[in-house]
Amino acid sequence: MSGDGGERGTTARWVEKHRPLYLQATRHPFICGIKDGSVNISAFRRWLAQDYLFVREFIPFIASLLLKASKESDVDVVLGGIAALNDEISWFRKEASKWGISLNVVPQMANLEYCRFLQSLALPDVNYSVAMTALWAIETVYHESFSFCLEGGSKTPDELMEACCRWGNADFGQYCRTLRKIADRCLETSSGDVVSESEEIFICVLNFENDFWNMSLSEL
Ligand SMILES: Cc1ncc(CN)c(N)n1
Repeated sequence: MSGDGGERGTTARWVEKHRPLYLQATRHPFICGIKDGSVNISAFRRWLAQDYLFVREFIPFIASLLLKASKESDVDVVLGGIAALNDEISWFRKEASKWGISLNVVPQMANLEYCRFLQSLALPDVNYSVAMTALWAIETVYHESFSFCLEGGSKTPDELMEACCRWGNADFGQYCRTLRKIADRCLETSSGDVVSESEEIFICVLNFENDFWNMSLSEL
């Protein structure tokens, strides 16, 4: 898996240490259902509308990272992430109209709680290493999940391929590896308290992502 490949930084050690949670988030039944073609399309529709709301909350979080980034190269990477989100929002609107889905939906509890978590991470006093760890983890779970649906032998339905390619493609994988390198570099020089807090945040992200997939599978 690309999430733990390459040189062994702190984040790779955490992926190893929390492997069951990591797999729960990246090999969720919702994703496995897309990969083997058994996914219930109403679950996909629910996910699409809810994820649009999530992505809208994700923008201020990334913007907060832009304010905290001091290295020019980090600023460029985060700016690239913001530009990609602009594209992502347009994609959700286009996809929703293709499927005849209203994006004017009520956020479900798992989504609300995840968005609240994002808002708390966007506060000015949240350490850059902690917030960068969160960004890496959030994006990596999507890349690991959707790239799994593109692997050889997958029976991913044609109409879901666009969604899988959006986060499963090689460029997005490269973006995730760049985020991982930044997070690892920051963590190397962080205090023990900040490293512990970042690990907690990584675990929180894995749990929130799992809850988000569960929400997509649940009828209400
Ligand atoms: C819940 C969730 N997690 C991550 C991503 C990827 N930006 C997303 N769109 N939605």
